Amino acid sequence: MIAPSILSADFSRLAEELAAIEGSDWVHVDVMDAHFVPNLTLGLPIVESLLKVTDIPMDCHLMISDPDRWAVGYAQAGAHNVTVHVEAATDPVRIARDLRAAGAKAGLSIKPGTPLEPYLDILPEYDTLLIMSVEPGFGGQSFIPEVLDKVRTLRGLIDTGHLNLLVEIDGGINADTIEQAAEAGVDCFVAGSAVYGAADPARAITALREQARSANHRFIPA
Ligand SMILES: O=C(CO)[C@@H](O)[C@H](O)COP(=O)(O)O
Repeated sequence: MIAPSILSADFSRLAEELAAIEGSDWVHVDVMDAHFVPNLTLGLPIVESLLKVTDIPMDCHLMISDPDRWAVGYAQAGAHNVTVHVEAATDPVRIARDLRAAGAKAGLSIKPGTPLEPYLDILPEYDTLLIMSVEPGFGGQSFIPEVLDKVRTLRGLIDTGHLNLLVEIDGGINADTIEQAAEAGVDCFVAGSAVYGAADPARAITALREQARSANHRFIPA
């Protein structure tokens, strides 16, 4: 699955930018608060407007402080998957249950330097685990390959039936990096500049999807 990140889109024409990725598996919406991360993007009112102009399942990545307060609103608005950061959440189990009760998939994200092991016990509460492969905050950064160890750990737990969730990766995913991420066991690839920086975003999505598919036969189609 490919999830283009609208962080790399033209914010003055977001409806058209969504139309340009029609056929994408998900659209990744980066919500940043200039507090949890040093950048400011958009919030719930804009997400509500975007949900009216696209049928692409929306993957809202909340890079915000106090997700315990704000996350469920994105689920109630109709987001398909709502992801909170484990570093910001006070009660991640409660958040996951609230998200699922509101009809969304529950996503948890971890920054590159955050270990996975302390959170393995709560992962059954979640549908997706978003491994950050750059420091959250900005598009166009270089991929951090060391995070693939976390992907391999997760893939091992999933393949042996100990966990059941979708492994997503975000940051620096492009034609040069997607195959190593796919080989490690990623299911869903967030790509910002590799899609919106391309002359033809739809073709870029197709090309990335094919690369991931050929690198990993377990790759899950939409
Ligand atoms: O969440 C983030 C950054 O914090 C990402 O979604 C980036 O926006 C991905 O952009 P590229 O690294 O693919 O350009």
